[in-house]
Amino acid sequence: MGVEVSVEGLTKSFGSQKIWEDVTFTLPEGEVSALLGPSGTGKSVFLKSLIGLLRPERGKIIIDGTDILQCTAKELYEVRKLFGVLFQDGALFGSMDLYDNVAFPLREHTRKSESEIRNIVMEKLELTGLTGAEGKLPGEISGGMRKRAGLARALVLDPEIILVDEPDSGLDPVRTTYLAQLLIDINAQIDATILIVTHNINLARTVPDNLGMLYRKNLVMFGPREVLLTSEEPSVRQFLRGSKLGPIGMSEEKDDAQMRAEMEQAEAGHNDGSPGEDELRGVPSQMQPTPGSPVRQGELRREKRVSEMLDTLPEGAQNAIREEWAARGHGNGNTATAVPAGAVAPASGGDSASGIGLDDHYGSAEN
Ligand SMILES: Nc1ncnc2c1ncn2[C@@H]1O[C@H](COP(=O)(O)OP(=O)(O)OP(=O)(O)O)[C@@H](O)[C@H]1O
Repeated sequence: MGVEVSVEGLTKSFGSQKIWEDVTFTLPEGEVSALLGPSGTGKSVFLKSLIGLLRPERGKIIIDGTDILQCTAKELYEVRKLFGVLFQDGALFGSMDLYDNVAFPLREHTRKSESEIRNIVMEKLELTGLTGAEGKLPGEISGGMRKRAGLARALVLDPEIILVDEPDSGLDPVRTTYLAQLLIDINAQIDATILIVTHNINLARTVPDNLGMLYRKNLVMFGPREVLLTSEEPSVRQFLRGSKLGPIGMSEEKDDAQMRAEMEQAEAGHNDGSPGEDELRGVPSQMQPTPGSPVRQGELRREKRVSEMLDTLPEGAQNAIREEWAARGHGNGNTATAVPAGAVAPASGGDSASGIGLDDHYGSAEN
């Protein structure tokens, strides 16, 4: 089962440039969380801090009971083994074929025989739709395949925490949905704690259990996804709509004069191309595991956890949560009445039916 990751009062600067300060939140064990935020707000710096590649100057990062900012190098090495990380470009070794790339962590960190390694590598390549592509070099395949190969490699050591940096970068919307589905299915299968950093609003609205947003060097909010998705906080609304209108400017923050000028342009009829104020409002149904997958244990734990805090949430979030539970036949926190997650999932391969699959052509690993 995935482990809880708890961050307390975390502050990171590079020289005099403060990236974020006093960041506090908990990634609940085995749940899927996503972190949003305008470019440059330090989302990647945050992921790198979680795995100990960067060192915040203040605060705690407690992973499975160990504060990685205080522990010994040996303890940090052990904690790092809990992680599987999918970097934006897959971070594959260019001179190794996909098989050797995926086998690499097993050869480096375990004493498994080559035949054991082969079984694991082929299983993960199959899981990520890459069977048949094991002999290809990263330079010979598409960005989508590189991402899936990076995911296959992130999974070989059975991680308890999976960090995913911008899963949609370089992918078309259909492949982004397939990759998101893969993450949800993996969560159902291995119950890992997952944190996704993304700009993709559709993914953020439909995939995670919990959502947070970094802005102005702070964590604006973090909690059950319904809280952020029903928030009236101007920076959150602006970000969700992808609108020019609001406090977020080209380089993070804009001044009052620019905000006023843009409001006047909008009132005079200028269209910035973003959806209307009422579009992208509300909470869409959450992506479910592919039918036939195990029930997501993280979802069941979340239902219990959220039901215990429900009264403390803003009213809009409470209503959205109750509506979703009612629509799915879940009891108020009564996990015994939960329907199998797969039972409410969209039909398997629904997108494939219209022609685009995980692979460009059915049966081919190319895309
Ligand atoms: N090693 C480093 N040394 C100095 N500054 C850095 C370092 N790494 C990142 N930064 C700075 O930290 C800030 C946040 O960068 P980061 O890549 O984390 O942003 P981000 O939110 O992930 O952005 P994007 O969404 O565009 O990927 C940037 O100003 C960047 O220049």
